[in-house]
Amino acid sequence: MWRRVASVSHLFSHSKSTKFNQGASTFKIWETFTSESEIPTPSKGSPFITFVLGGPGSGKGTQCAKIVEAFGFTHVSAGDLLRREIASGSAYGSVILSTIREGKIVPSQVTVELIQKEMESNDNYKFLIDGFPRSEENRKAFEQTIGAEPDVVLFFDCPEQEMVKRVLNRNQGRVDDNIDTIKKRLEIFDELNWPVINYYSQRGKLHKINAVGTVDEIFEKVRPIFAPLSTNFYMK
Ligand SMILES: Nc1ncnc2c1ncn2[C@@H]1O[C@H](COP(=O)(O)OP(=O)(O)O)[C@@H](O)[C@H]1O
Ligand SMILES: O=c1ccn([C@@H]2O[C@H](COP(=O)(O)OP(=O)(O)O)[C@@H](O)[C@H]2O)c(=O)[nH]1
Ligand SMILES: [Mg+2]
Repeated sequence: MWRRVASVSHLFSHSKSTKFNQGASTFKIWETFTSESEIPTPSKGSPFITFVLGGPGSGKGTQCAKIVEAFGFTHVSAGDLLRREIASGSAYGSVILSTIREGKIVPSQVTVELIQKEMESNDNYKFLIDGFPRSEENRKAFEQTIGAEPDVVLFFDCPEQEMVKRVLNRNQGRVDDNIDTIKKRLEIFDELNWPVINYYSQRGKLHKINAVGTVDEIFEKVRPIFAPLSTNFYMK
């Protein structure tokens, strides 16, 4: 049913060598839960990419808005891009809609292309990729197509009961904010997202944040992770 949309890798290789040519600098980012970890130096031609992971309702979108405000990132929500694709009447809209309604994961090719277009159309070089990758297959597709790995990975760790409560109160008219879909999403999260979280943990990139508390309390745990960016003139 899914056709390859288009080959898009050539688009990004061009922009990488121009738009993201920001110079090099060295700084450290501190692991919120575990030990101090060093992030890669932003090198010539590389965007600064943060993946934002966590189950449905863990507060990814809410915290992304605060990070954007405080640190000048561009927020790229994979879910929002997919919902925009549905609303635009795209040929893939109906299949994306049924995939979201079933709580399943849209094929990587589609999501990666949408993320890539969004990054390319933005002059910023600091990106928060929210709600992606949701599976190892997503992760590998991003790395292969974009040719980059994340510099930082945030994981909002939230108990299931709290996530369900938040999603059922979200009130944004989303087709997947109902108890049946949430149950499926939580199962898929357990099965497919944990391997991604473990992968980045092993690579020393994961910043696990306890997502219980007020929005401001949680942001105070996020802030120190990005604080070095404000003092580094290359990254501001
Ligand atoms: N720390 C929090 N405490 C209580 N409710 C929250 C908190 N953070 C977010 N919310 C609310 O929970 C719902 C889900 O948050 P959202 O940011 O959309 O999560 P996600 O993007 O991870 O699904 C929203 O209605 C949001 O306002
Ligand atoms: O990379 C992604 C991101 C989202 N989705 C689909 O979009 C839904 C909503 O994702 P979103 O990130 O908006 O949900 P949240 O976790 O914020 O509640 C998911 O359940 C999936 O069906 C997907 O297939 N791939
Ligand atoms: Mg969200």
